[in-house]
Amino acid sequence: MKHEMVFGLHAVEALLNRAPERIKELWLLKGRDDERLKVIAELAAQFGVKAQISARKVLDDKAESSQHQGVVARCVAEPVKGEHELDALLDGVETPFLLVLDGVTDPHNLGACLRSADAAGVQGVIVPKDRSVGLTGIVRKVAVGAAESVPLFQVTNLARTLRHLQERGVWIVGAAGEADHDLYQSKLNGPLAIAMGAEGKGLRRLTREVCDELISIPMAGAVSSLNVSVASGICLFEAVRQRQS
Ligand SMILES: C[S@@+](CC[C@H](N)C(=O)[O-])C[C@H]1O[C@@H](n2cnc3c(N)ncnc32)[C@H](O)[C@@H]1O
Repeated sequence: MKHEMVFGLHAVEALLNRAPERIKELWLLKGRDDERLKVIAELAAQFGVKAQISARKVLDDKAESSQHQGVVARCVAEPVKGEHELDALLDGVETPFLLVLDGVTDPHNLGACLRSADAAGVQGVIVPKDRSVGLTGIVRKVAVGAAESVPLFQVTNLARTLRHLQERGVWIVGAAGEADHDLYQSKLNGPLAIAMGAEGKGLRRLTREVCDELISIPMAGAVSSLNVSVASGICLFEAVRQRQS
């Protein structure tokens, strides 16, 4: 059975609340008098998860990072979700609202995108299996629990998945700085997938070609592009605004 490390206060708390049975070992930092750690210790006790109170070095080693905020859990890895699980999700939602990340490789960016996706009410995030970061400990930490609440679908062929979404009535909007059409002119209130490009290269040619529409976020200053997680947040919340009105 594959295991993975989850660390950070929000990420471990979310895991305890959603799937405590996945946690096999839990380490809490010795000597840290912190309300949030107490909440985690209480939740762990409630679910019968035994916490080990350990020195910082132990937690640093377990997490392979010092960014654990005093809590690290070793848990059973969830099976990777792919095309089948995405179809099952689509069967169960009335108006799909999805985020597509075409090759985001920085774990901080994926974590921040998941966080925004959760806040916007996105039902799933789709990434290509290759050339993308997966759900690492840092991703989960940065996502502050959203990696536990928003399903991530890792697909073999992104363009094919997008075409499949179109067949199921989903409108694909690609975000690209050079598009002439701007975000605020776009109609985002139906079944929707917003596709964002990778940090360096943006949307790949094939992905761009499949999109029903390309939109840009108007830029007033000297820089030519936004960070992908910032751009995702802007696009998602414009869609939220339109979907509510
Ligand atoms: C850091 S940018 C990539 C910049 C890259 N050089 C390019 O040509 O797209 C990462 C992604 O964020 C989104 N993005 C960033 N700024 C944007 C803007 N002004 N309008 C639309 N999308 C933007 C796009 O999806 C882009 O692919």
